[in-house]
Amino acid sequence: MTSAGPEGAGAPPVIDVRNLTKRFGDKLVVDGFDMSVPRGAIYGFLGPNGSGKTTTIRMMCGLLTPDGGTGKCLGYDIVRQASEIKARVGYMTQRFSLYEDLSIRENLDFMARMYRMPKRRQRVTLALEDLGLADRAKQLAGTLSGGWKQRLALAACMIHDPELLLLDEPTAGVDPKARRDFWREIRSLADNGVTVLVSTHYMDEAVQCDHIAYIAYGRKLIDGASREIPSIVGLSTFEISGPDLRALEEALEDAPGVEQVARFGSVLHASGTDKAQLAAAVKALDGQDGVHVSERSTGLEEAFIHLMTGASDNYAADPSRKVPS
Ligand SMILES: Nc1ncnc2c1ncn2[C@@H]1O[C@H](COP(=O)(O)OP(=O)(O)OP(=O)(O)O)[C@@H](O)[C@H]1O
Repeated sequence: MTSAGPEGAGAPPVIDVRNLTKRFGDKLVVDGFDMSVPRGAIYGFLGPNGSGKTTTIRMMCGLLTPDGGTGKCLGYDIVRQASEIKARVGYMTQRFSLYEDLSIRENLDFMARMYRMPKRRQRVTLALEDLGLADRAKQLAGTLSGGWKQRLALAACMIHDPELLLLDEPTAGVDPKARRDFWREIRSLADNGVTVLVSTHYMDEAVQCDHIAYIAYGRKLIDGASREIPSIVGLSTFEISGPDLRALEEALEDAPGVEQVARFGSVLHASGTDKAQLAAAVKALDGQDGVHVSERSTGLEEAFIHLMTGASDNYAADPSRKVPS
């Protein structure tokens, strides 16, 4: 890998695509997609099921040919030089991309062969040592715990030192400690210049990303640094505490201006896009039976809940996406 260090101001983007379009049959799946991704970024793609996240990511990385649009990835043209890009991309799919009936070493060796790695044996041995699995090299991958399978899958898709890593809901079904360890590893790869694109439905994956793109019906609706997402979404938030949170939650859910209520430990966060209406609703409760209300800044969590609850499943028929015959 040619490490250019973490995201740097002024450096050319690793991915720069314009007006990407893709149809499957008469269905417009990706519609005029533009994006620029800096080197070393961890870019999260959020959106409902079937909204076009995977299709978009695959086009940006030369894994799928767009019907329209242009762009570069890692300095190569996404249409004409797709094979150059593919050789520099690691792809970890939703299900562990492992052969359960092959040993740990055989799994790593298989990937090294696929990428025609020079000094394959040496590379695999090094990966086993890095993983801390050298003494278990002959163990079948299928017998590993979920967390270890995930670490092995990551090591396998990084065996050829790719500059770009694609992750599809990478920590689905993995326990919290393994998730934390996994994200620490991803952060360290990004710090060394690997650019990471993550497609996810999960809040705890989204909060690990330093950039977020929100996609619905094949269109990018929001794109920005994670810290800017709450203000882009335009939500206001109040914190409410009191002796009976359940009753408060029920009262707030029906109040005008309150678009969502979420519990954070021993307090509630009520959020909405019409600040005046929201403030009137929560302030009406302030001071009643030990209830205390204060304004707070909207976090990525609230913004995420707002985005994901506002959007329905995009697999549902949407006549507006049909291409006229
Ligand atoms: N090879 C294909 N042939 C036909 N239709 C496809 C193909 N791949 C994807 N689609 C359709 O394109 C739409 C977008 O799919 P895509 O997998 O990109 O969405 P997604 O946002 O990644 O969904 P999910 O979150 O469920 O993985 C869906 O309606 C899907 O059924």
